[in-house]
Amino acid sequence: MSKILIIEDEQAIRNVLKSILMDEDPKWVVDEAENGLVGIEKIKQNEYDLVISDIKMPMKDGTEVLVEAMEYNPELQFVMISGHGDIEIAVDCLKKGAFDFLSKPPDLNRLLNTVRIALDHKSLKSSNKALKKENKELKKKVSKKYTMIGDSPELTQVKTMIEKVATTDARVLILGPNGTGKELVAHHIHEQSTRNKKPLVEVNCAAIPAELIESELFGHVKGSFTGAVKDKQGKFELADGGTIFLDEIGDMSLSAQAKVLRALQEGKVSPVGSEKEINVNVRVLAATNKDLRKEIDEGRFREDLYHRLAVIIINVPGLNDRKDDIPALVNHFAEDFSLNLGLENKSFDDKAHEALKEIDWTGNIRELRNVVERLMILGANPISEEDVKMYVKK
Ligand SMILES: Nc1ncnc2c1ncn2[C@@H]1O[C@H](COP(=O)(O)OP(=O)(O)OP(=O)(O)O)[C@@H](O)[C@H]1O
Repeated sequence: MSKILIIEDEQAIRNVLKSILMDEDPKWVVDEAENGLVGIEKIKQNEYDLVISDIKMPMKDGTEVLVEAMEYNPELQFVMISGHGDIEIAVDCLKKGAFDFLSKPPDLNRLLNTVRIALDHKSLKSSNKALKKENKELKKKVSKKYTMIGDSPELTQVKTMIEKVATTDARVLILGPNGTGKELVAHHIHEQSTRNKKPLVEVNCAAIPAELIESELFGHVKGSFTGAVKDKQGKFELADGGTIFLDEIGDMSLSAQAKVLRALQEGKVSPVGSEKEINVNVRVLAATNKDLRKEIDEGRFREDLYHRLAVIIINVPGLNDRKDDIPALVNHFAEDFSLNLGLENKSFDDKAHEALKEIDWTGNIRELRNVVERLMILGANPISEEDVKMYVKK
């Protein structure tokens, strides 16, 4: 349904316009106002999509109505009706935000065409606004997902390192056991860097089969191997201007390591099956839970690649080494679960927090997050020491 308001001081013209519009589309609701003052009142009280307004009217002319209404509702579409001699004013109205103007007496086809296009324009504008709002909310959600909780000296040191390295282009190797927040650290470095308007492209090196990793990182040309049915851009190219995050780098095959080394040395990549070299401007972050020194000693990791990657090393401590962060982490996850997963909002009493501090967190923050979810589902409100004892078995 579209709502249209006609503002026109001549009743005969109002009647004609109204009946033309109502005959044309039963989904159009057409309202009328006999002058600019009444028009503005109606605009304030109703959600119109389109206003068709005469220019010359006593009390408040069409230009004034347009300016006032646009301040009130910038999405409202205006079509002005200009009499003989006020074309210049009509053109001025376009500059002030009117969608179009029609000359008096309006030609039937032109009137209907203009009304349809103006209404389409309005619905595009509205959906664009709705999308922008949705996008903003999603961004808020994503940034909440990446909030780094904790002010223990161990985590504070990690945060300080992030701040120091983020603004540089230095390669960073992020080390630490599973589930300690290495991916989170990579996100923070990218978000605090000048590359943050460009993508952060993540590659989980452990999840990609050895024979596909090269094509995943550098792309391929059609026909270069069975299954390469069309050209494909690699992650390095996709990250151009931004950051690539090579997660689980310790699991990368030696042949892929050689290719990555070349890309880092020369700043160029070659898609699989192609002679051409593509220049890329990419900052590289890498992470692993493996002891790369041991991997080097045992011949599974290239020492030259290690030195290229490890310009800066950030060690993310295990949760057992920063147990003071547990209460804040628990409250953060509990709030997240009740807001985003619709779980009943439950609090944790002090003894429950203490009991959680006693646990050996081999799975680190990921494990703590799962435990909080379990307690939110199964525990009483507030969640007590007994709940922790009953539902967290080690
Ligand atoms: N300081 C923190 N504050 C809030 N949430 C955190 C924190 N650190 C980690 N997390 C959360 O814990 C989970 C595991 O973190 P993340 O995936 O970054 O760990 P990881 O070290 O990269 O793990 P893996 O080695 O298994 O890849 C994620 O849900 C992450 O959002």
